[in-house]
Amino acid sequence: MPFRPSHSLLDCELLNLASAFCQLQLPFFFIPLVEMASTTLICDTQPWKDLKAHTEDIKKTHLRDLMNDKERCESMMVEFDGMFLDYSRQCATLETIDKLYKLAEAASLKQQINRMYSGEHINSTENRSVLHVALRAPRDAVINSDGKNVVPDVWNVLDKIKDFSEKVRNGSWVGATGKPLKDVIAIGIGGSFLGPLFVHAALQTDPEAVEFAKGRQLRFLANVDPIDVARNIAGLNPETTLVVVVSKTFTTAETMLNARTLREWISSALGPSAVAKHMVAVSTNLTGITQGEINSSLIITNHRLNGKNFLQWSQSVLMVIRGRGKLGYINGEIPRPTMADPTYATWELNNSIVMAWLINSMEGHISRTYLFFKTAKDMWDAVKENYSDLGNASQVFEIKLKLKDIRQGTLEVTHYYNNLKILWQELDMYYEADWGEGLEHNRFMVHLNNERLYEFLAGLNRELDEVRGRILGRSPLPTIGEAFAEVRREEKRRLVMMGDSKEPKPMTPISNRPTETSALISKGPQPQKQRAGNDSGSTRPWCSHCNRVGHTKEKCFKLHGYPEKKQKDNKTAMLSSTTADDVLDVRLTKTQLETLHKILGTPTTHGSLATQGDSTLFHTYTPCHNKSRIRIADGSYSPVAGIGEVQMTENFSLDKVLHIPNLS
Ligand SMILES: O=P(O)(O)OC[C@H]1O[C@H](O)[C@H](O)[C@@H](O)[C@@H]1O
Repeated sequence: MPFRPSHSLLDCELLNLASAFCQLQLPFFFIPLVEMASTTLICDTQPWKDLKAHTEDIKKTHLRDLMNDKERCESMMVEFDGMFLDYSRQCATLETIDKLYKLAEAASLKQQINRMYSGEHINSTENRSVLHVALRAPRDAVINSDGKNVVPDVWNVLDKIKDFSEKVRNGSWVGATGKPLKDVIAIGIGGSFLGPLFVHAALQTDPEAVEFAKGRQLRFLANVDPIDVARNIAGLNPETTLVVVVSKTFTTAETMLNARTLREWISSALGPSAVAKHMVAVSTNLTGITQGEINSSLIITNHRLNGKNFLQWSQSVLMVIRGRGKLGYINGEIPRPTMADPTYATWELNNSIVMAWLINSMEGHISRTYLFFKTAKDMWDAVKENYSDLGNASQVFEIKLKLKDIRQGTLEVTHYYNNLKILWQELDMYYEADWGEGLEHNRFMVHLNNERLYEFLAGLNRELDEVRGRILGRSPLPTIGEAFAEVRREEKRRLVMMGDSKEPKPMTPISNRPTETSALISKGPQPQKQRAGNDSGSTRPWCSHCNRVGHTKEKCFKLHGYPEKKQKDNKTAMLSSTTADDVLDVRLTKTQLETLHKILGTPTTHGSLATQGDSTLFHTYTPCHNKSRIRIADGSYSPVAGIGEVQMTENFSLDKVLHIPNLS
């Protein structure tokens, strides 16, 4: 049996090329393979031309006749290290082989192979060496790349792979629910698909491998085809499945997309944290893996479709899909080309990306139903049909409720207006009525503007009454934008003129707004505007003698003396904060007191304004000196232990609240 160790494998490679050359008529097959030292293309060399002419001759001889040539057949069989290779059943003669050698010489193939073995950077696109041989080298071999022996690194990774594989096989590596991983899906394309596939094919008849593989399935996912995905996961349980993503670069679009799709399959069934237990990556791009390339860009919205929020969801996903120039895949403007069409692959890829976007923006129980659609348009149409009319009324109702409650409160006008605008925009998504382009449409828009204008004006604070009146007095009413600008100007003017200041605070629903109650227990000189009764609608009396609110000059204790008599059964509780030189009278109705007690969470009997003996209720607290006391309804005095601020809710606090431990 002829044995040509130095050429045997080269023979096969060359023969494959020759075979393609003859049968498939690919005249330029060699061009990208070998670049000549000179600028001469391989197809311009004499050996190429000879080989090309020779292929015409070979075609005239039937393989049956070639097989009758004993010498030829024996020459085309080789054995090496237990492997037997018979390539005699190819459309080639010994002359073909000779011509192929000549071509190889012309292409400096041997030198190129030597360059590869010596670790030169023959991969010019990635500027790196190509050392697959190092993967098969024994532990003690030395193969240098850029002056470094790469064999120990290779074995380090091989050991890790072995260690992990054994853990999976012996069941010590379990899935998120504690079950051993039984089945494997390998994701990868090109070399990252064929490599594992060939190993799998080679081991399929190995008895030991067969034994280990019993009860397990290995599937390969390479294409970006939803049918392929469906076929891959059909019958597999995510709880017992391991997904291996194989990609040298970890950037290949098809692989990344398939990886994300299966990531979603796992996380929607078992939760996002399960991914770490059910997915592993084999790659040279450690950064790509650790930066979570799989996780990121397929999530396009935080508004996940939950079955009741179609309009919100559809607005947000459409916005992104439109922004990325892929709306045509949803509305059918970019239809599916035939498979023969050169644009088919691009269409297929984009269609799958859009489908993945949609799937990833749905809650798990919903996305599961749509996983097997073939086109993004079909998927979109089905979702729309199922969910577009569900839940709108309740969503609209919720927004209306919020609109009803919203007031300026402690907010600046701009902040308050923006809060309103967000709600209006949300509401707009639910207005599906088509008002056309003409008069009807204009009328509707004016009506809508006016409604919103009233809403805006109604929630403004009273200090903006004047500008509010001015705006309402106009006919026709201004647009909401104009009105906002005017109110904003007025607010600014007031800030400048009156030194008014406002800290921007979050939206204040009416239920959280400060009420009159807080004014009733505030202490200290009151601004003039309160006296005029035009702040917060206050109509409380004002004393021109002591310059305080809460009583008139006729009832001023400072002027007429303090009452001695106890009023045990008085329906109105009277609180007086008294210091040595200062008295403040504040009247509260019983209902107001009870309301305040409720807010403060303190006993409601005749009660203390603040807590009895518990100063921890206060957000800020200053102890009062001994002489501070208040006068209560029965005419007696109770000492004030302290004064401070009580935080009632997140948005509302009571300032200058008195702490009266012995008020009951
Ligand atoms: O392993 P990857 O970086 O994911 O690349 C996978 C494949 O991508 C493309 O299809 C290239 O043409 C192939 O040569 C490569 O094998």
